[in-house]
Amino acid sequence: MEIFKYMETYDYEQLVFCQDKTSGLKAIIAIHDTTLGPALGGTRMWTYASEEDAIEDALRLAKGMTYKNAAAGLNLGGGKTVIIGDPLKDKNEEMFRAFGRFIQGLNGRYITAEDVGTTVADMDLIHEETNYVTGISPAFGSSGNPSPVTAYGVYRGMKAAAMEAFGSDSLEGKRIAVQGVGNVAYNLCRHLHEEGAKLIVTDINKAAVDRVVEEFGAIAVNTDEIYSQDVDIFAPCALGAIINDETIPQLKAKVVAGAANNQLKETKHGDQLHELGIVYAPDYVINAGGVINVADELNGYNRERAMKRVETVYDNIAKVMEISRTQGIPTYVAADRLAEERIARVGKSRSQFLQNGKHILSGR
Ligand SMILES: NC(=O)c1ccc[n+]([C@@H]2O[C@H](COP(=O)([O-])OP(=O)(O)OC[C@H]3O[C@@H](n4cnc5c(N)ncnc54)[C@H](O)[C@@H]3O)[C@@H](O)[C@H]2O)c1
Ligand SMILES: CC(C)C[C@H](N)C(=O)O
Repeated sequence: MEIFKYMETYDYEQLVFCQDKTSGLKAIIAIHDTTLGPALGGTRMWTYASEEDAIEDALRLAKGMTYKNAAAGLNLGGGKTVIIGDPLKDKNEEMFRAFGRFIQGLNGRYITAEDVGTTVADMDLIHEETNYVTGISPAFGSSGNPSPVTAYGVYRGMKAAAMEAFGSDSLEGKRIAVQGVGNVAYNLCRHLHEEGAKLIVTDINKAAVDRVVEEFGAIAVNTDEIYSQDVDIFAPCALGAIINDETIPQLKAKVVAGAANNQLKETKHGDQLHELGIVYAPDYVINAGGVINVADELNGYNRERAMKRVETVYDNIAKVMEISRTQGIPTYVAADRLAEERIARVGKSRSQFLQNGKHILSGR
């Protein structure tokens, strides 16, 4: 991988490699764009097949955060961290504290939070060393685990997508296939069950499947059977790149709307969904609830204010659908335009608001 060439092509600002021998920390912080403000994005801990895979994941996820934060109307740029390691075996206190010191060294250019493989307890350890971390324990006046809020945003966004596809945003009686029933999707299933949707679920973790079967009457299927279910909505809530050449021909759903980041393997797959008349709720617009919630901490967390803002996920999905419909473009293109236009518009005047060369949030 030619790193500088890649960074130049997609306009990345900074890539930071962090190593600490004592704790075994190997982390990569990717900062994509800070036009709108400091880069906010979670920390993923994962066992990558190669260092190149880890770098690529950090870069792709960081760019996603730039677009997510911009489209959500936040005054924040995009960044992400990956820690190379097994979240079940390789974590220790020193690791997250060492990582916290690396974040502190960036002096507010990057603020972290949870992502796949990291928890509130990990964020609390990072907080021992730096203030540039969100999603820490409510005991610190913070917002805690973002997953239930992400789930609520996905639920609201799914309703907006249903409105586009079915002419009504009611999910009562709708058949919904959910791929991965972890932290976000468990809570999503709860909202869907409460509204009277029929759930078909899969996960590689049997205990996670059993929980939603028992609590919400979901029907369990094998992992490779989830795409071809006879459903109204397919909700990807596990991995990225699952809308691809193999899965698209299997889909019977009229809507794709779920929490997973980077759902489209390539942009051509977004074009194909559009051509097939499948309504795709762009991932970074529909799953913005968590970042909207943790971002509120930067102003002193207020749950009511944060949840009010999470409600806008419905409006943002509806806006994307309208742009797609009126301009005849795929929804992922419409979402990118929304985000890019805001970055260009706000970016032009933003220098007026800098205080002593620093964004106001970096003084937190
Ligand atoms: N947690 C958040 O607030 C948040 C916010 C925005 C986006 N997301 C994205 O949403 C997705 C889910 O996040 P999460 O926090 O619920 O993660 P999680 O790890 O709690 O849940 C993911 C689930 O997917 C399952 N899974 C993994 N591979 C699978 C496969 N091949 N088939 C079926 N199931 C599989 C896992 O066993 C797990 O239960 C991720 O892509 C994440 O990046 C999460
Ligand atoms: C800031 C976090 C809540 C980020 C979250 N993991 C996301 O992908 O949006």
